[in-house]
This record gives sequence, C-alpha cells and structure tokens, in this order.
Amino acid sequence: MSHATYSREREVATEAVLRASKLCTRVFQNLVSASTIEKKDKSPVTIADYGAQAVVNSILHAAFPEDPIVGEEDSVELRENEATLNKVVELANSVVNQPLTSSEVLQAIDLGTYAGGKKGRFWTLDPIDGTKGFLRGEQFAVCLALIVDGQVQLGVMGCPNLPIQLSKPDGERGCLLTAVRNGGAYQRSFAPTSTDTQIHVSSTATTADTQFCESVEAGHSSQGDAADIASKLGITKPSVRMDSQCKYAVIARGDAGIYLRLPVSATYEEKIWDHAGGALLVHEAGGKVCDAKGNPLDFSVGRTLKNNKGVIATNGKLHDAVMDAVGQVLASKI
Ligand SMILES: Nc1ncnc2c1ncn2[C@@H]1O[C@H](COP(=O)(O)O)[C@@H](OP(=O)(O)O)[C@H]1O
Ligand SMILES: [Mg+2]
Ligand SMILES: [Mg+2]
Ligand SMILES: [Mg+2]
Repeated sequence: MSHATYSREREVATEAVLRASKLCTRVFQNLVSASTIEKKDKSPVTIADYGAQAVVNSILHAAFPEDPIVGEEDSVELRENEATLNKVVELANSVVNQPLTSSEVLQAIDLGTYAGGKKGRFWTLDPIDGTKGFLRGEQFAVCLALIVDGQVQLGVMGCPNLPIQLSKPDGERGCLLTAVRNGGAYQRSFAPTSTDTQIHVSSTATTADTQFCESVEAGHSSQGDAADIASKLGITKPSVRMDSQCKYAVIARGDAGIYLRLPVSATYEEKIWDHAGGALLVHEAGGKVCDAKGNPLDFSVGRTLKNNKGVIATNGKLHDAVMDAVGQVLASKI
C-alpha cells in the first residue's frame, strides 16, 4: 500500500517536541516546589505552557511557514504580565538555537489561533497536556499532531515522566512516541542515541484480565460510570489513573487494554489537541478508538470534537465487549 510517510514533518515535529519537553522538565525542576504545590500556585505550569507553545510553534513555522496551527494557548493574558513574559522568553531561549525576542515569543504563541476544519492541512498542539499532573510531578505530555483533510496523519508525543517500561517505575523515564497513518506506532527514549522501536497493543482477549485506565481528575471523566462498566466486564483490579495522553501511550504499548473517558457533562466538548496524536498512536499500534456511542472521533469540525461525546480506546480485541458494556451503562445518559 502506498502512503505518505511525512518524513520531513516527522523530523521537525520530533525536534520541536523534544525541545519543548526539555523546557517543561526544566520548569518543573526550577519552579515547582512543595510550597507552590501547597499553595496550589499554577504559575509554573502557566510559564511552561506558554514556553512550550512558543518553542513548538516557532520551530514549525520556520519549517512549514504555510501551515496553520490549532494550539491550546494564546497570548492575551501573557501580554498583561511582563514578569511572566520575561521568564517565558528566557526559558524558550534556553532550548532553541535562534534566540527569540519577547514580541517574537508572543507572535509564535499566537500562531496557534487557527480554527481548524475539514479542508487542507494544519497542526494541533497541546503544549502541556495534563497540567494538573505536571504540577503533581506525575504524568503530562507535549502533544503535536498533523491533520490533513480532517484526518490525523502524524502524531508525536513527548512524555518526560513516563517510564520506558511501566513495570519498571524506577527505570529510565522520558518517552517519545510517534505514529504515522499506515506507518505504525513507535517509541524511543529521550536519549539522543535512542532509536524507534515499534509498539503494539496487548493481545488480551479476556476483559477480566485487563488493566483499564482513566483520568486522575474526577471532573474530566465519570469515574462512577467507569466503575460500573468495569464491573460488567468482570474487571476486579482497580483502574490505573494517569493524567494526559500518556493513557493513549500505555494502551498503544500494551500496558493496559482499555481507556475510558466518559462524559461528565452534557455540554463539555473535548478538544482536538487532547486526542489527535494519542488516538492515532492507538490506531497504529493495532487498537481501536471511538466515542461513547461508538462513532469515530471527528477531527474535521473545528477546535473541538463537537460531534463526539467521551472517548473509548481499547486494544481492539476487547472493543466489542467494552462497547456493549458502555452502551448498557450509558444507555439513558447520552
Ligand atoms: N470537563 C472536562 N471533561 C473532559 N476533559 C476536560 C474537562 N475539563 C478539562 N478537560 C481536559 O482534560 C485534559 C486533561 O486530560 P486528563 O484528565 O486525561 O489528564 C485537559 O488538558 P490540559 O491539561 O492540557 O488543560 C483539559 O483540556
Ligand atoms: Mg490537554
Ligand atoms: Mg494543555
Ligand atoms: Mg488546559
């Protein structure tokens, strides 16, 4: 089968994500302390969010000046706060080759205001997915994806705190995950000499034996519904709770077989940058992704997944059984 390999896009996206990941780790080490956590001070993650978006957008823009970007952040509040802006500029410049001025940093951030849609190609960026995980020192991810005519073609995700092997939490951390449509899903470490290893979903066909994962945040996914679904599937092990699109990564690597993200409100629309790269990773690793009604995720309708409700990702073999249980539990709700 012939297909686009997006090799140049992949190379540039990898470089951008690795540099932004380095920036995030630097912010965590220098600015997050017991006292910021205790005070629920969100300023470190705000700085890392802006810095990572500036770095990724400026690298993308230099390589592909015509490509629009749908990014989570914009510079409106940053323009009001000079002290924060100075920190963002300093941090961004600590990971890029060509230093940026403050106005270039602001402009780079605002390259992310594109509306998305079904025609042409654009990037979508979540500079830090899992902001709450970042502040807790747990999982977060820098997530970048390329969407062409409404379909995700490339996903690159940097997960600085994710162990290379989930079963070895004290082993090497920092995973770079990449998927290209019809080209497979891959993982490597952050080490410059590391090379891609192809990854695959688990082959488990028995729901009762499966590890399921969900968000840490009760406000992002209905954990009550997830528990009811797990119980219908005969799953007795507690869920693995993890922030960010690292959940898609652990499904794609076969560490877990089911990811449930069940609607908590009738009005919330999932954002495309929260799912584009992760969904392609699972698909290319041999799994399946859809919404709570079984519909494919529709990345062609703007900045949100307004045609979908919730997200279910599985290793594929378990998909029908999971959707059956989801249907029973959510029947009267969606
Ligand atoms: N009510 C809600 N339902 C589902 N997702 C929500 C939500 N409110 C916020 N989110 C999204 O959940 C993302 C984190 O996902 P998870 O819970 O899987 O870690 C957040 O990304 P950011 O952290 O990038 O803002 C945010 O976009
Ligand atoms: Mg996010
Ligand atoms: Mg984010
Ligand atoms: Mg956010």
